[in-house]
Amino acid sequence: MTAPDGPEPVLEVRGLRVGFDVPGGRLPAVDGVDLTLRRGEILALVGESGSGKSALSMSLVGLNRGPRTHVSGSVSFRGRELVGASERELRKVRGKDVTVVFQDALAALNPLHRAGAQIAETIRAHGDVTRATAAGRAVELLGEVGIAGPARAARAYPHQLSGGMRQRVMIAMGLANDPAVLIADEPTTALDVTIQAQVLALLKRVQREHGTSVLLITHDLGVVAEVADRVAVMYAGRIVEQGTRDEVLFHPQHPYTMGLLGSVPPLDGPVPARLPAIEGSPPTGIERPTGCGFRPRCAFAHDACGVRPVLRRRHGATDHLDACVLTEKTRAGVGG
Ligand SMILES: Nc1ncnc2c1ncn2[C@@H]1O[C@H](COP(=O)(O)OP(=O)(O)OP(=O)(O)O)[C@@H](O)[C@H]1O
Repeated sequence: MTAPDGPEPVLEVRGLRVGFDVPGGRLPAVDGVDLTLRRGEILALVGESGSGKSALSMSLVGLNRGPRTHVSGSVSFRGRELVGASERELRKVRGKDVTVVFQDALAALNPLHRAGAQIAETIRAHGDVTRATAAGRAVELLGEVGIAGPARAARAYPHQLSGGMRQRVMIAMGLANDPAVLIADEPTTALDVTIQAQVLALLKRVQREHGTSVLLITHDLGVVAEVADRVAVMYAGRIVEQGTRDEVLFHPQHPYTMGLLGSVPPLDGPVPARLPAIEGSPPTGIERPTGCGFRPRCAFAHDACGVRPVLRRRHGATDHLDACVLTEKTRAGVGG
């Protein structure tokens, strides 16, 4: 468990906003996010599709820059500001200190280069090593991420590898320079259940053995339950709840988190034909509700929800924050 005064922060996000220019205005994909990733923890960022998880994670290392993308606020990696940093500075950080593993390994890997060569290139881009040393290290890394026959996998082209193998190649590449932070964006979504479990176990081992901090982006609460130390729940561009895995999963405070948990298939027993879903859908356009973004879908909506809520600590909880203006007592009165 991680207390607020636990391991030091490696990545501190403050007031982060990401807006995309779209026909008719600016879409607030990330709308003022504060988030702290501490050394050696796995922090899961969860939320429905479109809640802004990818926009947030990409903007951490300047991967979504462009004339129609507006990023403001602060992202500090061990005291170094990354928002507004030059492309040259960011390149030094990416692939070395803060690396990103994407969901779609096939799209992220270069189809024309062998897997081992791609890993070796990442090593050589950030360190003064010979080609032969980098190639040898690439094979070692493939072995470390659990590929049997790593030398053969190193010689393969991405399309010759299975989905699970490609995802491991991506993770090996992400680990090549022993990063402080690994950002994994839905790393197991495309994989079948057995391979998914193996990749999650791998992330856990990396965290334990290398002290790597992992920001794990997922919409899958089963994945969260499996590996996360802490959880941040995102809705319509904002963090609505954050805390240790057990606090968030077993004592959710925000009605959105409660709804998400209600939508999860039971761990034992038959899965119902239709899972209960949260009524309605998240806002996707440029217009956002005033005050709490979840208000239009919330069973407890109240006049008080018209003001923008801030994340605050629950009474008595050390590391559990939520952005619902209502207390448990009020909610019991309104919707209960
Ligand atoms: N380049 C872009 N231009 C315009 N709008 C975008 C762009 N990228 C993302 N968006 C919009 O920003 C919002 C947040 O998208 P984002 O991909 O970050 O959500 P997500 O939570 O990662 O969803 P998913 O789980 O489906 O990947 C969405 O409404 C999306 O349509």
